[in-house]
Amino acid sequence: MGRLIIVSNRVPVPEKGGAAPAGGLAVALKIALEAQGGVWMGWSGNSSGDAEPGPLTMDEQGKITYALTDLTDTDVEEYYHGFANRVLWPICHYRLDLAEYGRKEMAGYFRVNRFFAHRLAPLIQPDDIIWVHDYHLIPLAAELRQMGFKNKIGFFLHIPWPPADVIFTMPVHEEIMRGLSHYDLVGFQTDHDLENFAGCLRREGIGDELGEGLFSAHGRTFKGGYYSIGIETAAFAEFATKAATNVMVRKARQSVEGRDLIIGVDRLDYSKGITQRIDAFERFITADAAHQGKVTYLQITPKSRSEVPEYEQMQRMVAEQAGRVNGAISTVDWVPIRYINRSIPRTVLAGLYRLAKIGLVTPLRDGMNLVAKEYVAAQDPENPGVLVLSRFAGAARELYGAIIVNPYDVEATANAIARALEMPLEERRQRWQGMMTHLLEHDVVRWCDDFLKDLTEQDEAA
Ligand SMILES: O=P(O)(O)OC[C@H]1O[C@H](O[C@H]2O[C@H](CO)[C@@H](O)[C@H](O)[C@H]2O)[C@H](O)[C@@H](O)[C@@H]1O
Ligand SMILES: O=c1ccn([C@@H]2O[C@H](COP(=O)(O)OP(=O)(O)O)[C@@H](O)[C@H]2O)c(=O)[nH]1
Repeated sequence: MGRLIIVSNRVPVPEKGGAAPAGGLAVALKIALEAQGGVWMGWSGNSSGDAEPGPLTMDEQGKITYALTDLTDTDVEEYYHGFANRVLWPICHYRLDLAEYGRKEMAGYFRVNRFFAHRLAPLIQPDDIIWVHDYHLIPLAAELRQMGFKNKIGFFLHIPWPPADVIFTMPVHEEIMRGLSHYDLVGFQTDHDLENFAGCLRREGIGDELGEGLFSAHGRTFKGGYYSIGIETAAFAEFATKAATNVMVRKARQSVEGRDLIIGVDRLDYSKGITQRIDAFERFITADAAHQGKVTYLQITPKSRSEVPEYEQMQRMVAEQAGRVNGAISTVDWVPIRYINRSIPRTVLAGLYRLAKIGLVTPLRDGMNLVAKEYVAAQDPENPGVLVLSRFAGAARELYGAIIVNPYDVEATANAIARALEMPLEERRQRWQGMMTHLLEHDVVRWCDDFLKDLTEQDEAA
């Protein structure tokens, strides 16, 4: 097998000096790249202003070459903020009301994908395997095919794929569907996403499901499957044990002494259901005076995509809501909601998850939600906390030991919080054990191996 080439919008280049990479995905892909040797290409996160971006910045670390490109201001605006985050993201998260379709942004998205293909082309050798990640880069394979590349190219979508009635609201849905058919393997997070994709092919006669995971569309045969992304479970459990001595974790423990801690960790994104969750917490805390002064809810919410108006608005909404609830319920010695609006390192998060009796993960829609998996991995096996999980997170297709809730039903979520706090130790242990066994077996390395095995074994693709 040739080298592996990963392409993604963001590239977690490890810091020089061997610091741990940012997350499970980076860990797994780094392992795969090191095994085969390879390249990880993507956007540097920087803009070249109005000027044409300079050549790729190459950073060789052992057997891996990180290849980064800048984008112009216009590219960032149209491709990333515009089409990726104001059309594809809301539509794939079922928020048709938030989709802002514009021809300029759509053209920018396809232009930047062509630009990525041209930048990548000189790095590709004939037997390299190419693995493209996420909604930013759907048209990349079509561009590479047009340039004559015959390499195996796989695609993994990290976010949900909704049903035809939702996808077809996007004016360029045909181009997007056509783009996907140029891959040899298209991977989704869950069986539901895959079913929805098959439904989209059938609906307008775009393509057919041939059986055994094969699809045909636009004159090509390709494979489709679901590969639920995992975390580096064993390592994460160890971070959580070690984090007990971390200063931030120690301070948190001391400050919640005698109270139950509930934790929520999400990028500031409308898909994460943060305002509904605060409503549910408020309902829970005001429903029974006995809980007041006894429970602390820690919500960690780093800013995300702040240049996009919907995110900027969300930022104000959440801050105001947390402030209103605290203003109404706090006492001189108790603040119910602690709202942190910046990022906390994962190794510290691991320790905070372990302190919390409840992990509250209630997105309105989420491709997977790694926080849910991290919360479980971080628990003390002797005294594990309870995961309250939205049925609309991909993780709910695997984590059956969670209390599953409908995040739109504020009262039901409030009741689930109460139930979780009262859950007997034996039931908590039983639920946790089932989930932990699953997560150890289905970790991120297995996810990566499963996808690459299906991509490289696939001989039927045309
Ligand atoms: O790169 P950003 O625009 O700052 O956004 C961060 C990432 O968000 C999305 O994450 C998704 O992937 C996770 C791992 O598979 C999954 O658990 C989660 O449900 C998804 O929302 C996005 O898909 C990434 O491309 C972004 O980098
Ligand atoms: O302050 C924070 C908040 C989140 N995360 C990490 O960001 C990832 C979030 O992934 P998830 O799949 O839950 O959602 P996404 O943000 O990718 O939609 C998880 O690994 C978190 O541990 C982090 O490192 N620091």
